[in-house]
Amino acid sequence: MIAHKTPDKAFPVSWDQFHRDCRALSWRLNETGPFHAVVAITRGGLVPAAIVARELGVRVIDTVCIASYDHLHKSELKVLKGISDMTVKLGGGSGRNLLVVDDLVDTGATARVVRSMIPDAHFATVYAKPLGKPLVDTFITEVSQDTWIYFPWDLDLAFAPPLRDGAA
Ligand SMILES: O=P(O)(O)OC[C@H]1O[C@H](OP(=O)(O)OP(=O)(O)O)[C@H](O)[C@@H]1O
Ligand code: HPA
Ligand SMILES: [Mg+2]
Repeated sequence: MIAHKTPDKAFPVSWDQFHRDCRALSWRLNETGPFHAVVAITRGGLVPAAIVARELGVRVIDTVCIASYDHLHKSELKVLKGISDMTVKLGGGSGRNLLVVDDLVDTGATARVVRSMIPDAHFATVYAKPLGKPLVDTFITEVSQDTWIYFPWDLDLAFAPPLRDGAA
């Protein structure tokens, strides 16, 4: 397990907000494509990839399966499944006209590994933190490095105590 400072700030994202941000990302990507295929970085990239592919009319969707975080804790990065040969061929071997989608870039470690597989692919994320930002071609919202983004699929409705009872 790699030592990891617990982020100071929380940025919870609702389904509505996430859908809006994915649509905004699609608008931007529509000026960049067309793309032959979308490659989703699982698991977080699956949801934005579905929305972006729907908006851009792309029907070939592949996955690259990478795991590195166990909730807030970063561990060694593991590639569990690579990009399929058929998709790599569609991208001319280097990833040209392929669109890689992930929910966010944090340290950039995941993006770096995928870039090394298909260096000419267009890399898009919904959110970006400063350390990973240089590795992304298109993103929508930047948050500070000490912020943890909570995605709607990791959240549940819960009671929020009133401010005067000590809620932050
Ligand atoms: O820029 P990095 O520091 O590499 O972090 C970003 C990656 O971390 C998260 O995935 P995670 O490995 O937690 O797996 P998950 O998508 O299955 O939640 C997130 O979805 C990105 O893929
Ligand atoms: N939120 C959720 N998953 C993550 C984050 C984050 O801020 N950073 C790396 N994986
Ligand atoms: Mg991920």
